Amino acid sequence: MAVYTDVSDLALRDFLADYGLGKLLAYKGIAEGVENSNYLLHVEAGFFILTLYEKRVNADDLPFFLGLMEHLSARGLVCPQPVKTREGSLFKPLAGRPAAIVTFLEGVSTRAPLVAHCAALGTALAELHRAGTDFPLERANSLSISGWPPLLMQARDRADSVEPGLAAFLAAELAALEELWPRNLPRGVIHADLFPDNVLFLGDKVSGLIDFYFACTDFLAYDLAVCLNAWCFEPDFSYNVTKGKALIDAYQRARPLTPLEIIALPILARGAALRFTLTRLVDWLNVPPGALVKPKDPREYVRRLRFHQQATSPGDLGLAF
Ligand SMILES: Nc1ncnc2c1ncn2[C@@H]1O[C@H](COP(=O)(O)OP(=O)(O)O)[C@@H](O)[C@H]1O
Ligand SMILES: N[C@@H](CCOP(=O)(O)O)C(=O)O
Repeated sequence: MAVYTDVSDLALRDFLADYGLGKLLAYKGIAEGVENSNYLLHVEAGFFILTLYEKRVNADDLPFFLGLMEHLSARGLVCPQPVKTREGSLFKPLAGRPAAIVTFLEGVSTRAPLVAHCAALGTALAELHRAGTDFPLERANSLSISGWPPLLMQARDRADSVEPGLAAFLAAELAALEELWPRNLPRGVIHADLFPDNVLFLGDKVSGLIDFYFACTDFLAYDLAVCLNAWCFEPDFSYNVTKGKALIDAYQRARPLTPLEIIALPILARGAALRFTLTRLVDWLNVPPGALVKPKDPREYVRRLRFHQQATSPGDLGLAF
């Protein structure tokens, strides 16, 4: 359960007094998620999500994240809508954290995506990229290649306790990717964490995208690479090329990749695997005392990284070219 910060009913009632949502009827911590503290709120106006932003979210970035959700919603993408206070603020402090209320979306995330889910995701991702083209704010990706060495530094001394030889393996990967990382690809707003737990479905149809708190301005094809890693590997860590092809083909029907993006995709997928290995490793080694959270296993991403060292052709990922 991801609840790092406890919220008392007294503090919550006081917080809610600035919103026009009526009286608090019930609230409870949400079991899923690892980054922030989330509560389901039941107030007279209905159901909402209360998020308290934890260590990886800088309050200066909240206008980007919350403004992006407003922007995407206005362009027809189903994502949470931030609720403003009576004075028009998108967020304010609660229990020592910046906190915001967003609308509750219906739908269920899938733990075992099928080919049809991957195809639906590909369409939704391309729609997100298209809807983001005229978003006026920019935010650098703090977890792209220049953000990886500090993560490795934090984890290096204890990495081998997770898997023997891991520290040296990750240092070598980092050095290789610094050489290979592309420089000039189409850029725009990306979600950067569109894992299955952040996509809600009703049947085979996407009913909403959530959790925009890693969103940033970066290579659009990097977002596709993140999704291929998160959606197209089987529990035995084999890559399912049929799922990869379904995801990529659906994406390309709405936003065709450029030749440079196609060539770069295997390296982007390798980099995306390193990024999630590193953040998971840091979190695995540093669970805050008292936090109700189940950290994610970094070894799942080490396995993906090893796959991408071998899978160097776009065709290995399901891309026809
Ligand atoms: N707007 C929303 N509508 C419905 N459920 C949501 C919404 N936002 C979050 N949730 C629920 O809360 C969980 C954790 O949210 P998430 O934003 O992924 O947290 P974290 O940033 O900590 O990873 C989600 O998996 C989902 O079950
Ligand atoms: N998706 C990341 C962790 C971030 O968790 P989320 O609940 O915000 O998606 C991972 O799997 O490492």
